[in-house]
Amino acid sequence: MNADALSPEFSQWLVIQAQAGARPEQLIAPLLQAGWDEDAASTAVDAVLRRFVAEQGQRQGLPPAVPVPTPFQLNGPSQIHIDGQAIHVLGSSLHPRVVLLGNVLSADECTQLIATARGRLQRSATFNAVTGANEAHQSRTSDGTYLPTACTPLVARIEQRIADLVGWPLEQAEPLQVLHYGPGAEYQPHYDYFDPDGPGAEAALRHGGQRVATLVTYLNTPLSGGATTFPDAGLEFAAVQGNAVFFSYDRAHPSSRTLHAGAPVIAGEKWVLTRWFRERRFG
Ligand SMILES: O=C(O)CCC(=O)C(=O)O
Ligand SMILES: [Fe+2]
Repeated sequence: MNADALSPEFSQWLVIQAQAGARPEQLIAPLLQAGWDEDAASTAVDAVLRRFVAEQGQRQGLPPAVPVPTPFQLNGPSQIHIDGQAIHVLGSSLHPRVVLLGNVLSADECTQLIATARGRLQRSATFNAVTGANEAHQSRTSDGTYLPTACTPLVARIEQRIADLVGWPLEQAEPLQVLHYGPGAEYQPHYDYFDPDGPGAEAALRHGGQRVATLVTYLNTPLSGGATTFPDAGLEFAAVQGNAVFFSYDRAHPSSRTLHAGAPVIAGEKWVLTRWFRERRFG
């Protein structure tokens, strides 16, 4: 069913009603009265509203929306069993799309990952959208390292667990990255997608296309500070060992509201494991 199944006048009525807050059953009621069955009516209304959203986006000069992982339904199960691990769905927000998870990794797995990463740490770099280079910058004062794909049996197992959890193919992700923040270290507000207008974007996008989602898993619990914040949404998530924050962004644009930061560590240290998901196979 495409959006042209309904007359332009009725389509316009639908958009106005939806903007005024009408409920789905109110939108399909006229079609049911005209003899449509419920599935066909819902599909037709959905197509009209989606087309409207896409056209609005184009008018505002937004980049096109792309498919993203959509792993967790609203008011769905609060526990997901994957790889022998009972993972908790603790909370979520729709816009930005953020899901807080618990028990993604066991304490023992966190400790092992820190041990694997510890000897390989280097000062973290940020992607310079002007030059396309990866450079150290005061906005990101952590140390970090990429863990090569399947470099240990535990890394391979966690890669697969994350793919199953998020419902996104294993190959459509960058290698896992471990970050270490000492006292005072932070990652100032940024987007994880590559700025499509930056001259350096082309090189970054060549390998797997745009980033579409992120999973940040906390490998320890800092004594104080080190939360992950979403300043545009006024959200803050405490860094708690084994918990993870998932967020997705279907447009490489601030309208995703996925501006986020690793707030300064106030006391102690902070370790995280980051997985960035791509549109296509990475590499
Ligand atoms: O450390 C955090 O809380 C956030 C990390 C982050 O934003 C990233 O790795 O892209
Ligand atoms: Fe980030």
